[in-house]
Amino acid sequence: MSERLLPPSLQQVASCLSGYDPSALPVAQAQEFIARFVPRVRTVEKVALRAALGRSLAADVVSPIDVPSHDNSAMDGYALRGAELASDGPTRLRIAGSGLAGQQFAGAAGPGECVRIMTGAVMPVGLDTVVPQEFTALEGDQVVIPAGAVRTGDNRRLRGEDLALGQPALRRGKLLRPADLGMLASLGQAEVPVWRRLRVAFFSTGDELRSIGEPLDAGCVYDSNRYTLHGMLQRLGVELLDLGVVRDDAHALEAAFREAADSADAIITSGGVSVGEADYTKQVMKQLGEVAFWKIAMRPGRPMAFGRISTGGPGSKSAVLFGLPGNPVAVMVTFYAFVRDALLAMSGAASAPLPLLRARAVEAIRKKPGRTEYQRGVVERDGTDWRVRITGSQGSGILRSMSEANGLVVLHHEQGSVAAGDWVEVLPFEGLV
Ligand SMILES: Nc1nc2c(c(=O)[nH]1)N[C@H]1C(S)=C(S)[C@@H](COP(=O)(O)OP(=O)(O)OC[C@H]3O[C@@H](n4cnc5c(N)ncnc54)[C@H](O)[C@@H]3O)O[C@H]1N2
Ligand code: MOO
Repeated sequence: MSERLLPPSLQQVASCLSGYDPSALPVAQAQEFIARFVPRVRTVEKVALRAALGRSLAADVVSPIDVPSHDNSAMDGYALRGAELASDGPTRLRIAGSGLAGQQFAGAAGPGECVRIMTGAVMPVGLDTVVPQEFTALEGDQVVIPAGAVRTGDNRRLRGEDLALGQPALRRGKLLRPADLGMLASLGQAEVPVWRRLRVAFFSTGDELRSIGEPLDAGCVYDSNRYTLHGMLQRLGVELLDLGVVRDDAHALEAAFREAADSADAIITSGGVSVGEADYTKQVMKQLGEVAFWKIAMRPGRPMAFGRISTGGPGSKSAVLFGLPGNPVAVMVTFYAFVRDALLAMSGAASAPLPLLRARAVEAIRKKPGRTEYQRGVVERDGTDWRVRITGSQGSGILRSMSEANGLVVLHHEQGSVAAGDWVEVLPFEGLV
């Protein structure tokens, strides 16, 4: 893609990080490395408001109007002058007319008068307060308001109190959510400038993998990583290119990597990044680009490849590469620890770290300081607090532990073992997985 930025080289980025050790890289350092290395998309698209959901805003949106555009009532009731409210007894006001939502009372309310008003209707000139109708009694053409029912300025919404003309409504990089679509609609914006969608190619590697529909030969497993990756990527709102299962064969791998680099901004693979013998993946990755093989101080997800590969030849195109470990839980954990934020940054989204929940560990958890551990857990309400229990066996091939969980217990780099009842941090899956 001609628009792709020429990013810094792996060596340039590595030289900026102190104590960089690819054989025992702390999670935070790998995250920092990736954040510095990945390029951002630069093409802006104008899309219809509804199509902007989940996209990153490419320019600040400044409010072209006051919202609301006039002072209006927040209640169905009677608009009055606060200065006329008696403090020592009921106030009696004559009803001079009425105003409905979207309309303005055409007349004028004189001294001792009020106007029947509906929620959203424009405040009549000179009136500054609304008393809800349920606080009042009607006596002929008079409204009786008990002392203390309202104070001056109550139940009136001011012009521009949501957004004032010229005020920045949304900042560039905002990942647009339903509330943002509503806000843009309240400004009358039919179209929104967003960054183009990131294109992400992904495939699984390994001779032992079978696709759904194929017989499960002896010693084989069904390819599950492509399905979890598909789900996680789809939730990020990127454009997907599923390249299937690629055999442990140098030519097949090279063809898959070239195809991916030709059409995508980022490539995600699973498997073939450890020290196994049939690992042509590492060899082909090295051959096609600038790739670092990391051992990250984390569990699961220790081996990982990261870098950039190119199609080569004239007009060579390149893509960022995440070579995730093959174990199914390790794929998900490395995706959330590294890939998610990197793809969002590449998509033009402003950085927004995920919030962690504090919960009490139901049972003791063994943990070695010097690596980050992600355990699968179920967070439940515990009075006014939260508690978390681990979902059984934590092997990185046990996908069930992920499926049963509703969050990841994050045991930080320096942290040691946890006793039952200790506070731990949990990354909830809701909205994430
Ligand atoms: N001597 C060492 N052995 C291993 C190390 C190590 O440091 N030294 N690291 C272990 C860790 S940790 C992991 S994680 C794995 C990662 O290895 P690879 O990335 O090379 O992955 P594979 O060997 O291809 O597969 C590992 C495992 O996962 C299964 N798998 C792979 N792809 C899929 C898929 N798409 N769907 C379902 N299951 C998949 C595969 O069958 C293997 O069982 O290496 C350890 N070994
Ligand atoms: O990366 Mo591995 O996850 O610990 O099996």
